[in-house]
Amino acid sequence: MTTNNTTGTQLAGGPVWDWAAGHGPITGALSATTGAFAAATTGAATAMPPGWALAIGAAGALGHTIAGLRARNAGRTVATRAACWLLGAGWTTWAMATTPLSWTALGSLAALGVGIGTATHSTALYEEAREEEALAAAERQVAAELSADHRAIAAEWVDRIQRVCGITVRVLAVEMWPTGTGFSIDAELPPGGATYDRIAKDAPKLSADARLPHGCTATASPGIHQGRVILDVATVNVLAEERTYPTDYGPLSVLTGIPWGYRTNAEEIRTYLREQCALVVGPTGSGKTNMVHVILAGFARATDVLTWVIDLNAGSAGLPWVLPALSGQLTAPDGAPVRPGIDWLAATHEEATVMLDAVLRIARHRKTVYQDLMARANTDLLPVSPQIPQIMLVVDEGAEILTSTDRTLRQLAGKILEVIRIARAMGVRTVLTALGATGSVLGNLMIRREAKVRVALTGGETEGMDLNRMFPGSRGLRVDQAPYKGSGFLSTPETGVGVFKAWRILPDQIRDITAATAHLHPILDAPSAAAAGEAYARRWEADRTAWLHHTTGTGSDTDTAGPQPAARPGLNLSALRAERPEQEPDADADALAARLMAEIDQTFGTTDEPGTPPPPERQEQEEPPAPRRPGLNLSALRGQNEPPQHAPDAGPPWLAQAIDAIESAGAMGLKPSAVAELVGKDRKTVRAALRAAVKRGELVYRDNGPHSVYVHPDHA
Ligand SMILES: Nc1ncnc2c1ncn2[C@@H]1O[C@H](COP(=O)(O)OP(=O)(O)OP(=O)(O)O)[C@@H](O)[C@H]1O
Repeated sequence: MTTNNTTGTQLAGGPVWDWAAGHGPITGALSATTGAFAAATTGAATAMPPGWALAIGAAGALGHTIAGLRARNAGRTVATRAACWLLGAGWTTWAMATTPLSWTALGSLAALGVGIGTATHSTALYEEAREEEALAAAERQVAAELSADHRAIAAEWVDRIQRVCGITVRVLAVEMWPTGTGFSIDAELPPGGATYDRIAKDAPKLSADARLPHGCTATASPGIHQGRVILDVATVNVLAEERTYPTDYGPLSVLTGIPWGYRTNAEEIRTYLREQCALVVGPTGSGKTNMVHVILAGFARATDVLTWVIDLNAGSAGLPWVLPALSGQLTAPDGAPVRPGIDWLAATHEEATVMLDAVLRIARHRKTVYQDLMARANTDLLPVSPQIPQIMLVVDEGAEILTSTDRTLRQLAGKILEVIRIARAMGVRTVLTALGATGSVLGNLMIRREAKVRVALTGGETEGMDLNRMFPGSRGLRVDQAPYKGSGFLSTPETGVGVFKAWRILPDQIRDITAATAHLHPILDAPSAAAAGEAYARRWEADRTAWLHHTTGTGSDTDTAGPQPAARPGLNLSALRAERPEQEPDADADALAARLMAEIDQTFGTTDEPGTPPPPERQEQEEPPAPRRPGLNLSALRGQNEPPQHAPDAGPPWLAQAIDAIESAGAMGLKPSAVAELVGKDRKTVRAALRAAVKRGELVYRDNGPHSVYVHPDHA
């Protein structure tokens, strides 16, 4: 039985006719001659006008010419096919006009058939040769583009991949990295369904086979389509050398990624934290503190990120970002004080609790107040921007807080986990650090699920380095691939896991970055500031920053111990703390805060004009006298030059934030209602304070009826 089967497979019961298959030289000639004979006999019998056969032949010749040109057939192939049609049509026309059933007609038709068969055979051979020549030319072009060096590399790696992975690739290009630290190979995988991960999974073996130095890897990734592979081969160990944080402090965005370090090919790696949390693990001495500073540097550069830091280890992770600004050591190019590099620093359980409660209030409040905005933008993710910044909560040794059995720490842990759980869409994400990737850290589902940006700083430490647990699904990671301080493995959902190193960043550079990025920091959006309330507005006030006193160089012991080195900047606050008046329990909160604010500005402010002699009592304490002893400069928080001495009528403490916001609003200024919403006060109180600020020259009132605004003098 014969079965019509378009695939042409041979089924049981006999050979298969493939009606869809094209003609070969013999079947083509047979088809043409039998067709012409049938048309001629039928036409002659029915007295069809012979011109029709010629017209049909001409149409066939035209159709085949167009099809041949489209298929980019050679000119001679196209001409042969057209000629066959025309000859066939010419014979049919002649036979119809005379008689097809004569020996002359039949003999000439047979000769025509043989001619067509021979011509078709020769054009088929010609087309085949042309195709082979085109392939060979492409190969020659690839070879010509590969220089002698590149050809040697290509041959070596084709051979290596063959030996190690058992597949033969065809190298299309070799590109040397501009950094001179390695090269990339673009190769075609063999037919038969080989995928790039056949090579990727054998990367450590390839690295070993190529005798690459420690810290260098051969990493396979997908090419431009699934049949291609890119192999990045690092030949110089950039991880061994120390590289400082790049000095371009230009603006960044959480949406376009924040650089955290560089790969073995010296390319920077960006992390995308709009929706992801991060976990940074590093034992002591691995470079974890340095890494935290690199992370804070990136956030400081982001125009849509406010960084809130919790470090229960005396706030040390955040201090270099806060003290130089608050102690007045830094000034903007125009001489104005600068804002700290981070927006809030909590060093105690109490302050951390206040911060976390504020974050949770913000997340919940944003969910309701920004409903309309999200509906308009047709998104269920809060559109983060400089106007509505993302809050990045960085918790140093936060993973240890999460796993602590201490009752107070457990409360903090609960709040941190709640932030991770509820605040993704509302633009609050966390970066937690940990000393080790212990089971209790990674056993936490919330961390495993939300913290997909992961860093393991090894610094050569092998104890407790469970890389498989940190980077599940990855194979072949070994601590000895990244044995240097500040180096390790970094994985992001976008790039997968790979060896990396953080840039080195020292206090001087942190100060530079704080100064260079102060103008980039966003202001917390008014609804969030209102939800955070006084807890946020008063975060830098005296009672809340008292702990800074212990950290700034001169504790009480050293105060009484005699002379201090003149060059040691810091806040000599312990003595001043003793001078602080007792708080009246029922004092009005604003008045009390204002008094503390005035006190801290007066006592710790950058009140010393260069060359101004210190007050006699301080002079006594500070023999030999320090040339300049900068203190906590709260005017930095207002982003403007304050008079040297804080005037007693400098307004309520929230005024600093209000003036800051008004300055940021530029020439447009802010309406009193917007300021009231921002600082969480009623409009009457706000209006009174703003008017007083106008009288003091700190603001300008632009009267415009219902559109009246307050403008900063710089923009008036
Ligand atoms: N990216 C880096 N490049 C070069 N050296 C680094 C890098 N990071 C850290 N180091 C070196 O490692 C030392 C320890 O770094 P760091 O203080 O950041 O480690 P740590 O893990 O926080 O240690 P500890 O917890 O003991 O403070 C630094 O003094 C520095 O010499």
